[in-house]
Amino acid sequence: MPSPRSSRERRTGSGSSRLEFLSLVSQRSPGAPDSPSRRKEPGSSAAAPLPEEDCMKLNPSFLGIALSSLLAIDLWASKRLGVCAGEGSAWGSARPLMKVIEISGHGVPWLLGTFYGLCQSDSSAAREVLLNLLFALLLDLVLVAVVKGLVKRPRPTHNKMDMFVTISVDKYSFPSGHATRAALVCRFILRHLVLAVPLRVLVVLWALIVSISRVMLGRHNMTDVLFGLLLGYALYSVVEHCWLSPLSAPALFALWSH
Ligand SMILES: CC(C)=CCC/C(C)=C/COP(=O)(O)O
Repeated sequence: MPSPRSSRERRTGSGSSRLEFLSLVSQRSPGAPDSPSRRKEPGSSAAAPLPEEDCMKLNPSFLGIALSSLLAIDLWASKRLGVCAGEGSAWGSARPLMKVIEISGHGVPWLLGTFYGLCQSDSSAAREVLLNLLFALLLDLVLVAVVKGLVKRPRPTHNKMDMFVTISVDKYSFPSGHATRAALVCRFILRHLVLAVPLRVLVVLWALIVSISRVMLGRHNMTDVLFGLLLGYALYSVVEHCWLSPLSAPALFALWSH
């Protein structure tokens, strides 16, 4: 089975000008005599436990405090950085440009573009790379939808929900789907497309700008974007591990051979 690395090594030598493809407690204070959960009802002899929501956490753990502080800083900083969240925001005039950047990292153009490229490809190397990119983009969509559905973190309150084509879980913000895709696609392109250094730098800049724009547009908190970048980065390793080749998935490749 040809590994992505060996495909790369085989193809870097050709000097053609065409694009070359290189084939993730409640802790109650014990013994506190006046603890609310131990207070007796008047006229009753037994202590009646209060409902959970009425119990104050008197002894939260260090980790709990650290996490709550991190989340509070995250919410505060993300709100301050949401300078393009509305037309009336500090950088409201840059909002249309931010929305163009948003579309550049959206799933629909990436899926359609990859599918189109796959249909047009005339070399087996290009087909192999594009088929794996399509697989990576679909895996990313599914993974982000599952995590968003499990975590259910609402989008920041200052976000205007005016995004181009969303699915139901996109009302949630953790993790940022644009950030996962930007990190995934960035790693994928750097690994499988032969590009001059300035273009490689542009690809990395694009991924960073897409990610930062999520906070500036008010779509996400910073932790959504940071986690998204990590997830996309790790997901690329999964894609490379499960790399589809004419040997591992002959039926799939037979579909696309002309
Ligand atoms: C409908 C399709 C194919 C993709 C949805 C793409 C999308 C809207 C992702 C949400 O991104 P953020 O989580 O960064 O806001």
